[in-house]
Amino acid sequence: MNNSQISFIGAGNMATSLIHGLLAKDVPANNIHATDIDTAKLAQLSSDTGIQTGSLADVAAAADVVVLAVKPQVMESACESLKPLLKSGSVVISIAAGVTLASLARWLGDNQALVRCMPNTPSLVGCGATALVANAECSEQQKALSGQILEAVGIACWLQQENDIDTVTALSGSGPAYYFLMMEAMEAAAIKMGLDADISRQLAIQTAQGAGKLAASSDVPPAELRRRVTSPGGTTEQALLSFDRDNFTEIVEAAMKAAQQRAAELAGND
Ligand SMILES: NC(=O)C1=CN([C@@H]2O[C@H](COP(=O)(O)OP(=O)(O)OC[C@H]3O[C@@H](n4cnc5c(N)ncnc54)[C@H](O)[C@@H]3O)[C@@H](O)[C@H]2O)C=CC1
Ligand SMILES: O=C(O)[C@@H]1CCC=N1
Repeated sequence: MNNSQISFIGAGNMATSLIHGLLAKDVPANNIHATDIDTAKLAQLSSDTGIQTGSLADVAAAADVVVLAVKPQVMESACESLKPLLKSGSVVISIAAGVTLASLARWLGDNQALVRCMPNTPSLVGCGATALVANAECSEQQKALSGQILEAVGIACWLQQENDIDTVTALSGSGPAYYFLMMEAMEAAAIKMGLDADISRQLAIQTAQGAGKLAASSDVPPAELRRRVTSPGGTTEQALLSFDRDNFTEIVEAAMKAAQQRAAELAGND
């Protein structure tokens, strides 16, 4: 991976998370390129990171791997501009929600090696969660390289079926926002109950981090870790009974189905 040139088309939130994550894993800044129609954003990224920035033609010409990191709604026009500039033998990785391999092949050419993936913003701190799927044009070497790039910033799982990526989008792609919402709600409730605002935020965030680390490092499932917090007749039990009365599980399922449905709608808009 460290000998490959990686170019990002679109330098927004998700691309920036991936770029910082790659730099933290010692991918040389000289091997990372980015372009964006927002030149101020691009200049800021260049000064923050030292990566190479330039026009679409500059970054496409350099690339062994092109990461398409624009919004789904502008993907078609970005691909049309990119197509004549792609270096032979390059692989294109799309991170866009709801943009299918079939649409990408229609816009970039049937012979183009393509990977579709769904990363998430914790890639910024090396804790990303990504699922990937490749088309038949993608060689084993190109698949391995794509996997290495995403593994550098977290975990990466290959999917058997492309359709599953909409579920992944609802789970881990959008998922960080659900945990942030939980932190916000816990912080707000503690403040309402009279706790100092700074202390409320610190404790809410540290608790989320602690629960995540414990779940990731434990050989028992989250349900068992939950049981270990819940003393019979104690405080947690009352909180969990309250969640249950308010249909917490169903609320989460409905929210994830709404995200999955939106991913499918975006695919329909291709
Ligand atoms: N934000 C997230 O948590 C995640 C986002 N994604 C996907 O990543 C993609 C980007 O999302 P964000 O980074 O959140 O959006 P963003 O809006 O922060 O970034 C998109 C960037 O693309 C630029 N852009 C627009 N048209 C362009 C063009 N023709 N050429 C070059 N640059 C262009 C915009 O100026 C902007 O900086 C989306 O397709 C989204 O589905 C995937 C996983 C997680
Ligand atoms: O909200 C979105 O559409 C993107 C895809 C997953 C996370 N952010």
